[in-house]
Amino acid sequence: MTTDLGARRVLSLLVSAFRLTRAAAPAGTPLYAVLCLLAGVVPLAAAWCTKILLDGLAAGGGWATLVPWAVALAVTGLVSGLLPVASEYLKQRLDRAVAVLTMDRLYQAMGRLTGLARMEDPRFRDKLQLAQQTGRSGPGQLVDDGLGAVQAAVTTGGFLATLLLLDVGMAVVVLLAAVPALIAHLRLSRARAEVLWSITPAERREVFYAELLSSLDAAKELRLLGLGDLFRRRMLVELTAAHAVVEGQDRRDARVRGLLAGLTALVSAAGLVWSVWLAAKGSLSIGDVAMFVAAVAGVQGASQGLVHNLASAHHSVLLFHHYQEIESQPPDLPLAVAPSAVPPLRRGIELRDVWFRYAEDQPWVLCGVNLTIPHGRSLALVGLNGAGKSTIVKLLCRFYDPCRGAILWDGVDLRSFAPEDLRARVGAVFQDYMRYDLSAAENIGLGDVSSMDDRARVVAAAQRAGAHDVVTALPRGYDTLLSRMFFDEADREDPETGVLLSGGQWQRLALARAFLRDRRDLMILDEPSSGLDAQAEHEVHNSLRRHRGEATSVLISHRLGAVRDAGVIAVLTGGQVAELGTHDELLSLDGDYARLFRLQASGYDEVVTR
Ligand SMILES: Nc1ncnc2c1ncn2[C@@H]1O[C@H](COP(=O)(O)OP(=O)(O)OP(=O)(O)O)[C@@H](O)[C@H]1O
Repeated sequence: MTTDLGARRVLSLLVSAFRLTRAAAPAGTPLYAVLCLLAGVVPLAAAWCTKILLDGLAAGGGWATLVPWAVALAVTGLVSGLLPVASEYLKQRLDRAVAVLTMDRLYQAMGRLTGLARMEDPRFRDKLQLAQQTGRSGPGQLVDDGLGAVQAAVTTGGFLATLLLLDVGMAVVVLLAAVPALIAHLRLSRARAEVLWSITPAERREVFYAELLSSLDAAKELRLLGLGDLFRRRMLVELTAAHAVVEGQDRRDARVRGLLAGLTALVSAAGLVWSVWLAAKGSLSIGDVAMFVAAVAGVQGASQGLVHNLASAHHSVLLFHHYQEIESQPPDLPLAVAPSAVPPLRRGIELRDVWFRYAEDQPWVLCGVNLTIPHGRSLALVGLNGAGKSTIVKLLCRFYDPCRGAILWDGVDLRSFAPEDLRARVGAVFQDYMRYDLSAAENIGLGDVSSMDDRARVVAAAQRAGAHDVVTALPRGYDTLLSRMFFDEADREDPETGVLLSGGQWQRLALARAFLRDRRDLMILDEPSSGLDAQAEHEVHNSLRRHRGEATSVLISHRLGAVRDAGVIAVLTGGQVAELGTHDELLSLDGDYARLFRLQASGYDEVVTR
């Protein structure tokens, strides 16, 4: 990550932020810009009114000539009082509109990621996190900073032009007081931005340890292994390391700012004495002196505002840059220009010489897999941990494309389909299935959103997965919230609001979710019964056997007893299909499958015969 984007990129980001804000609030954005410009002009108008009024008074001007200027001064006072209120209100509205649009665009962009590879890239995840954090307010903040800088520039430019009209020397004095301070502050803000970037890794690690210490998932291990002290110490090391770097920058800031404040006060005082001397000589009027005092204060205030806006814009630009990168990213899988419709599966799915690895610097997981999943039959994938079984499942869902070779759906390469069309024909239970903090019915209904409200289908799916009894025993049956999160204050005190399920009970719900989708052409079950008790596992596999008659399915299980009825069993070893056949064929082959099956069976035999 860098703090240097180049002037062109910064400019294009500023323009994009303005466009985005304009799109979010077509009327509010120009109105806000006008208010900002007005806020830049008002101090100038007030100073001019004061000068004319004082000069008029000094010259003994009459009531009729002075009153309009007094009224004008009063109006500038009123406007400068009301402007911040109106601007703030408008700004808040603008921010809300921008937040809705940016979040919508960000998550639409995320929706265009149809694969998994980019989601797994740590650099992408870093950017995504920053984009999520700043997407809501980033563009609005950038526009605000830009307009603030314009406002400050208008005030400064106006005062300088006025002084030039009155006395060139005074204009030079005011410039002398402001410019070095402006340059120094800009340098300081740049240095601060660099310091803040340099400590982000430490801050991330600190947040990681802090989250670990308060994580429910980690709580058991942390307590049992006594890791709390270790992680707390590590968190504090990161925190103090980041603080030490910031402290150094704070000291540099304080030194330079102190010096500049002294210098500015000195130049202003000298200028004031000089202008009073000129007024005493008669070269300047009282109004000119008042204008000078207002100009010094105005330019100093505006240049400080300018520094603040530029520093903040610098920071906002960097963050908006990440948002833009995520928002404008291309799809992560090559998409067919004219995707073919996915026909109902008739013959089967063929993996033809499929090679795959997760990244170029990682080892091959699949090295030329040839395998057919015939239509209407079940294929079981068997192999040791890390053999590549789940990887095949992910390729079948087209979360990745093979590096070499192809996967064919009735002879058509999966790459010629739109991923969402393909997935509409697939149902799956993944090894790392989701547990949604939603009701039991919704946890099942998500399997087929169009049937989510069809309670009869939801119940039937739950019955097939052995989840019906679990759900009906819950305080509110299918409408019980499966979470300890509360959604509103009324829920907080209600002990029946949320319920936590056991691992196996959650797995039954995940299965039910997949069963709701069983009208699909391919059903994938990756370790669907790993967390189930023996009784439930037996029932689930009976149910699977009964229902898979006409369905094409892929089943992964380490419990070989559960796969023995599969139409065909493939044993994966060394990234290839080492053995293929029915249970009986593989037993008579006497290879790895037979060895593993006997090993598992002997475990049970020993217990039974003991
Ligand atoms: N997202 C990933 N990025 C990089 N490597 C991965 C990723 N997922 C899996 N792998 C690697 O690919 C190999 C195969 O993993 P896979 O999950 O397919 O094995 P598996 O046969 O399903 O194992 P298990 O029986 O333990 O579930 C492993 O070496 C694993 O480390």
